Amino acid sequence: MGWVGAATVVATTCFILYRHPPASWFPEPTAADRSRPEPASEEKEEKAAPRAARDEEPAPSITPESQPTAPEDDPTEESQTTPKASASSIPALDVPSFQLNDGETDKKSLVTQKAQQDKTPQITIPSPEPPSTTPSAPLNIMAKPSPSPSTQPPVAKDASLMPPPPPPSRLQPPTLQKQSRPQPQNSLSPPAGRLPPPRPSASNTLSPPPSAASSLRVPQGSRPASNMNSLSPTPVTFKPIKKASKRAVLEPGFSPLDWAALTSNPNHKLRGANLPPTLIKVTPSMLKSQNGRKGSDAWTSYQGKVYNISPYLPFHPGGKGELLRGAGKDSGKLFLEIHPWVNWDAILGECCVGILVSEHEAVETENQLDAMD
Ligand code: HEM
Repeated sequence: MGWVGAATVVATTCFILYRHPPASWFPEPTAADRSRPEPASEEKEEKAAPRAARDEEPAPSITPESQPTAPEDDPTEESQTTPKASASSIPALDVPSFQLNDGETDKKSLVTQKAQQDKTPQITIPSPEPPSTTPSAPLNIMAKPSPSPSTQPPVAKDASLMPPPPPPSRLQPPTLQKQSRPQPQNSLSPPAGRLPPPRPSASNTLSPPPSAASSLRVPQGSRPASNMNSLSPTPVTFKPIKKASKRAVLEPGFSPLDWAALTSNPNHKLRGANLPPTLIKVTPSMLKSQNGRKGSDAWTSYQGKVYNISPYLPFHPGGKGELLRGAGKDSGKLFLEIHPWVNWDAILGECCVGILVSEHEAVETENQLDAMD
């Protein structure tokens, strides 16, 4: 039993000492210890902590890592040192990804964490970085091309870089154009001289309601002629009316074919009664007397020849009255004004009476005939 009692006493003392160790057993918990355990903890953390843990760590920032590391290294007094080590280690993890991505932009973190960055080349951080850089690289690329309108976040990140400004310049102009629209309206004179001319076109292209108006305007460009046509129809209607009015209705048996059949027979004496078979000389006085009045035949002259138009009066498509307008005088002017395409001689060849001569010529011929007798 003595052995048992001694064992229990030893056990209890050991347990008590384990539970409540004397302060003398931990003589150096001061700054020296603090500095020493930090690098050890950092190295352990870097080696032990996987990439996933790194990705998770940056968000919680410094405090969360210090707590888990502290119990592992030293459960008691090192809790104060651990937060510092964890704080330094966390940015170290974030830094490598930022360095490869933006390089210049993350100089802040580089300055604060130079020591940790020196460690990064040893670690295989560059390999994890490429995936992280891929998202950041497109950001830079997008900032350079800039034509994409949704580059505002990258532009803000790359504000230090020059390429971003050009895109905002393009993006801003539309906003300025929109602003410029109200401006010229408000202040018509000064801005309208410069901006309005080029920009209204772009604004028109963008604005849907103007497009509808433009759609209506385009036909208008072609419709002025239609408007002109709207005025023209009246004259168009006049022409057929004139033709209808001028055109005479011929009685049965007085068609052009009937006239052709009549002229084909020489026995009809279309030149007139009491006339020699040969052509005669017609003086203007004689022509004037043959005007179709008082039972006389109507004569008319055309290109120096005299024709008896009396037989043709019922066959004239323009009517008797129109044809009689040239009776007893020259009809050349009226004939050519109305229907110059008509072949006069082909229609009235058999109606030719003689040739038109002057009064003196007729007198001289008579004197010559008298002298011969
Ligand atoms: C005083 C002289 C004459 C006058 C004022 C006159 C007037 C007219 C008029 C108004 C018409 C209707 C035109 C139309 O429908 O578009 C007409 C048609 C016609 N006249 Fe005369 N005319 C004259 C002499 C003559 C003579 C001498 C001949 C025969 C040689 C002639 C043969 C015709 C013919 C064939 C037509 C029908 C033309 C067609 O249908 O296209 N006219 N004339």
